[in-house]
Amino acid sequence: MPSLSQLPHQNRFARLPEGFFAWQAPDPLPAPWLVSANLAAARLLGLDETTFTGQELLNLASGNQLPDWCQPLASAYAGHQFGVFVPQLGDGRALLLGEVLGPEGHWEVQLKGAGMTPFSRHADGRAVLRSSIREYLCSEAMHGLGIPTTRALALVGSDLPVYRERAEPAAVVVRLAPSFVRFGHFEWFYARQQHDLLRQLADYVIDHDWPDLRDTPAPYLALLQRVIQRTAELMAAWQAVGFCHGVMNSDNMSILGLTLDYGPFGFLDRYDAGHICNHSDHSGRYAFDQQPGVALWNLQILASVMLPLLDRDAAIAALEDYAPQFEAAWLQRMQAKLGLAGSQPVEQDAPLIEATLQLLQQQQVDYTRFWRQLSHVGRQAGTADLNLRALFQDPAACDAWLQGYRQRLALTSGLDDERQAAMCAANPKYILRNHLAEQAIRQAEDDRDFSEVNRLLGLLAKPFEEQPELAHYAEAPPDWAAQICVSCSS
Ligand SMILES: Nc1ncnc2c1ncn2[C@@H]1O[C@H](COP(=O)(O)OP(=O)(O)OP(=O)(O)O)[C@@H](O)[C@H]1O
Repeated sequence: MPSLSQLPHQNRFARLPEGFFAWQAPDPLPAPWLVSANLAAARLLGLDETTFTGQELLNLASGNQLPDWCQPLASAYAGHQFGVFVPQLGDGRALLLGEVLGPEGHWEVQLKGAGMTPFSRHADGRAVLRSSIREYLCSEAMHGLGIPTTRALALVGSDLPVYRERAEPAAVVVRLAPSFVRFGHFEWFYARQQHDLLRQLADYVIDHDWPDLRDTPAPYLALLQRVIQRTAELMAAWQAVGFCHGVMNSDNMSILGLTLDYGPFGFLDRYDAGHICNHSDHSGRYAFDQQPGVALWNLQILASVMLPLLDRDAAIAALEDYAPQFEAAWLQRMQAKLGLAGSQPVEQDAPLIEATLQLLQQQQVDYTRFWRQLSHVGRQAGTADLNLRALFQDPAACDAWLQGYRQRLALTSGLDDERQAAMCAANPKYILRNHLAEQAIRQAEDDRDFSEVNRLLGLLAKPFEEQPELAHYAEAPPDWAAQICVSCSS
């Protein structure tokens, strides 16, 4: 087994021409402490419990001593932020260290919070402990939920003060992804009219991540179509699980369709289609129910900046495929949540799905708990009904809905046990609710006690399993005010 300092690598992004990035060494965190090391992610790199330990990890994560395979750089990108084009963004606090060849694929390794870069503008290049804990936990929670995401390898902190509204401890998250290319990387070259570099970027994504597209008649169109498909699938996954990203600027849209940049995100507690998790989003541009539409808006930007490589009409036709792709993927996920997967054409269940969401909204029902409780309900009324009713303001509304649901179930074949098991695999018991993250942050900040971070990491890796000893983590927040995140600014 190789150690962290000897990992096989192939730093392909670093071989791209000048204009793609700036070389930049990390500004080391002084006297770093390890908050958490994630063995599940380390295995992706070919490490195990004997090689993923101790000082080497701390040295890499804090930027104090990088292995020889690292060639740290900050990449250049632009982006539309809240609908406004910003020509220069770039990695202002993230550094790409290199690309490791793991046993089952390549992984780019990034530090987030490693100090200033040429793209930092007027900011400090740092991340604070509280927002880093949120990113670390949520990326692994999303992976546990089966939702495409960047991964988190490790989290380190330091007493170095970082000034936000108050002085806070600094931190660095070590992130992994097959690629960190964003829509904004394409916008960067288009805005500078560097169409040859735009083409090189598209070639890079194809060769690096989707070489099968090379054999298609129009590889750049196929690339756009692939991004559209992956984005539609990602939005379906977010909407089905109740995840609100909060800052869907085009620079936060991953070309691979990964969830990227965990800032003011939030999972829905009670169901509210219009929920806004980002306090600076005054117009609700990134509200929960706006996400699929905003993703299309961002895809339109991407298609427009790829036009030097594309036939215009073909690009428009590709964009027209987004809505049906999203709709089909979302209905399929919702049908599975209802325990009706594959039992009739998915469109026929659309009215039931819509009616269910309307009821949840009207009754202010906890979204995650509703689906999990429903997973225990049988074809005949039973004790599981009582737990479901308890989630409603008006239990009679639950009874009426259950009656209709059971009529629909009667049209399906199969045993209750099998359906319930399939529903428990579609409806998580555990999500990273804001109040859980808050608790872990408080212990880490106040006492330098990271046990709660690590407990949540383990819990959220298996969100569909019962884990009875931790069942209280599935409870709704003590009061609905917990929906308001006090730790989500960066
Ligand atoms: N503290 C900071 N120092 C320097 N640059 C920053 C800082 N915070 C944000 N930026 C930069 O501002 C822009 C928008 O920030 P945004 O919050 O979307 O990204 P981020 O959280 O820093 O990182 P990422 O998108 O890589 O997860 C990016 O160019 C980012 O690098």
